[in-house]
Amino acid sequence: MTNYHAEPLVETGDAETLGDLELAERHALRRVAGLSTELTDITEVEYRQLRLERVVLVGVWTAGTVVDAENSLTELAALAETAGSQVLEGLIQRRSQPDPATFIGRGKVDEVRSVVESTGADTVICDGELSPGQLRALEQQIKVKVIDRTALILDIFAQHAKSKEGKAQVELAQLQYLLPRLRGWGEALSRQTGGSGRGGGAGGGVGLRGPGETKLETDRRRINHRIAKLRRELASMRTIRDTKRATRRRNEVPAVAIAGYTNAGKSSLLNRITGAGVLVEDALFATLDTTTRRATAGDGRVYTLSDTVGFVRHLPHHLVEAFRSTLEEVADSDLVVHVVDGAHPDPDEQVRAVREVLAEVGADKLPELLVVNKVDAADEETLLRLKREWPGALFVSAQSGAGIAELKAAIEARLPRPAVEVAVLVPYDRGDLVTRLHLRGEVQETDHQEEGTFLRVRVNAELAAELAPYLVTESKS
Ligand SMILES: Nc1nc2c(ncn2[C@@H]2O[C@H](COP(=O)(O)OP(=O)(O)OP(=O)(O)O)[C@@H](O)[C@H]2O)c(=O)[nH]1
Ligand SMILES: [Mg+2]
Repeated sequence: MTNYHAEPLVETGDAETLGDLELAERHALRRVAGLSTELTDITEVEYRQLRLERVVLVGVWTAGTVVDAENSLTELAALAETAGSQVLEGLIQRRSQPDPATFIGRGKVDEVRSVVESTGADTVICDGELSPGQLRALEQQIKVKVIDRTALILDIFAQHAKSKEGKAQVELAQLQYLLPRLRGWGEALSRQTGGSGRGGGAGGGVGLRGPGETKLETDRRRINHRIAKLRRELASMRTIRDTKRATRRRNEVPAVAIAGYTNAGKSSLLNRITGAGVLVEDALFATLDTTTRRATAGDGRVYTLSDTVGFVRHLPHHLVEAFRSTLEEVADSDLVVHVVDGAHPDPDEQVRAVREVLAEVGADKLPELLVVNKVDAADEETLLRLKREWPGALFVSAQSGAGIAELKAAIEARLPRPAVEVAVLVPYDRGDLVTRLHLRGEVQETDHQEEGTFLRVRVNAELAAELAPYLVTESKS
């Protein structure tokens, strides 16, 4: 995927904010440099031309600096490419707020339309969540398909969902997004079928529906049924998940969740630490399903490490809701390893966005280990700044392996410690028990004596009960 380095838009510099701008400047529609997809080889071009949508991106810059505005549009471009589109042009308009009727200023709609015509685009993607009315108004005036950031993210999730649960979660979010937007769609459909009369119509009321019912109402009802069905299915899948989690809890295997912004390198880190072989891609939202792998600490204790769905700014609310059960796995872990891409233009913003979602699912109370990844690709100056900003963070590279040993040690040091310390003498025919003590307990001392293996070990209550027959008094050691 292309790396975007959007050139500064204006000469006035990075610190420029909306308040300083002249009115004329403010209403200008500016082109963001470097925002078109670079296809690297000809086979890619041939392959992609078959299926790519050709898109123009449109953003409204309301607050912050020009760099913030460009980062947001650059991310939208990356999202669009991930969805399989070719980005032709990126445009930003400065406004104090989006136009309630048309998102960008009414006067600018024609300009966008001419850019669409001259580039041959077939889709416009707006950087935000637009109202159904805004989308419809823009479509009518620009004459091509108009979608918003939310629909784009939903589309990527739909393309990437693999598990049954993941697919159901995405479909639920998509239908919930669609439902209030059905009006335009329904109108389009009834136009298509040439239907002018709307049968029982909205004012029809009880008893007048049925044969005269509009297409729109049938669609709406069908979608509501489907939503109810998906909710039921997800609820039962959730029960299975909860049972699994309860088993893990009973065994008191510590759980570590890797969370972070999309493309930060979460899967790469899981692979580095556990050799898991999880898909790694320079694409947004490569991972949607949680993968849990077993990891072994230096002292032989076992814990689980889970890779999770990545976060993004303005993650659609319906998606957070739909993925709640997946995200709650994070909330139920003992430690969150929060991965940040140190080579990203704005790591601070990534951290903010991730913490926002973590708080939404109740995972903000957990111990967090901040890990800045991709130090091999990040520039020195940024790294120095981040080290000052986050003195507790670890700096690693999943790619080169730098800092990984320290990361493992830091994770292990933060695993919850088993509660009870005991001294036992385990007979040699109970080798299985000794093995389990090494996996589940924290062995402090071990000595092969005549009658069996002596161990001083920290264990959970359940293991302690099992060890009762072998307890020895400390004087024996
Ligand atoms: N230079 C560099 N690239 C890295 C490093 N770690 C990961 N990457 C690259 O970053 C991209 C994303 O890596 P992933 O591990 O898929 O990231 P992720 O956080 O799992 O992403 P999603 O699942 O899409 O949210 C891939 O192209 C990796 O090769 C690193 O330490 N250095
Ligand atoms: Mg991943």
